[in-house]
Amino acid sequence: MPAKIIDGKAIAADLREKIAADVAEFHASTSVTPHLVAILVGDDQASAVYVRNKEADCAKVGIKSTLHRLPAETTQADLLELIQSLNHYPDVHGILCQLPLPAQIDEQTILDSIDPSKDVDAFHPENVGRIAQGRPRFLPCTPHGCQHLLIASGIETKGAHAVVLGRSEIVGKPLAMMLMQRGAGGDATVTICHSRTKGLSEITRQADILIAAIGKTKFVTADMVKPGAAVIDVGINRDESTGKLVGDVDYEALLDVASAITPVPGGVGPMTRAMLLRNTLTAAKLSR
Ligand SMILES: Nc1nc(=O)c2c([nH]1)NC[C@@H]1CN(c3ccc(C(=O)N[C@@H](CCC(=O)O)C(=O)O)cc3)C=[N+]21
Repeated sequence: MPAKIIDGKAIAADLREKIAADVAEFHASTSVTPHLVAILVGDDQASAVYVRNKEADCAKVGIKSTLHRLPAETTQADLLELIQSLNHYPDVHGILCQLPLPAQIDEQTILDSIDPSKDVDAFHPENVGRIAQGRPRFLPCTPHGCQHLLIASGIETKGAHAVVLGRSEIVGKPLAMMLMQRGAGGDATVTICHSRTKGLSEITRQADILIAAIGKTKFVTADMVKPGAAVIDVGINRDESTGKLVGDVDYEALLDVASAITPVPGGVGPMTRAMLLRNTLTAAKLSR
């Protein structure tokens, strides 16, 4: 039987409907409109993709959004100054600084400077620490989107062996923590693999749930996947010959092996954006 295709676009649309209702309810009782500020420095392509859709998403659910576009040669001091002013501005609830940043700017310094209660990416060390301890304030958008796709698709994580390919601070590491956590979308047995892992395909073949977040086109081939496994593809790569977005897995080949799989585009990407909306509402609530 061919794999069930997990429709991230539809699941994200459902989520946005719920968020829109929650935003309306929050506004009715407080008169506050949640406000997200995004900062884009330079012209990285992946970030541009993200920003293009994000403003429309905010409008759909009644969230105010502002975009600060800064030139590629912006200094770290100037960026820090902008973030400081946004931190202090009570009308701003969420702050997102698009990664990657130009080479003259130290990303960690910037992420550390965002007020943790406005950190809708959940990249600040205080928020990462809270996730690690199982008492999150915000969940990081992409891992939360992956977890929600599993829950919405009825894929049982409890007791399952989840193998996470990739150890990034943005996806792999926090997602592994979240899948391990007690409760819905958690209770999995988690293995994290990365570029130095020996015998990679022996490990990935044990996965009931395989999450690919390595940023390499078609890295996961059919022989690396156990028949019947659920596959979540976090990759957003640009195919050089066709210019199309492609994931980290050999999607066509895996259709005959996996029980469920996310497409790219239309899988994890829309979920990331929906979770950002939810975090912005959470940030607005925290400000009260
Ligand atoms: N501080 C920060 N936080 C981020 O979350 C962040 C970031 N920086 N920098 C860039 C990456 C990339 N990213 C994407 C999210 C959604 C789609 C997305 O919606 N993709 C659509 C396709 C869009 C299209 O058609 O081009 C999809 O997969 O269906 C893409 C890329 C968030 N990022």
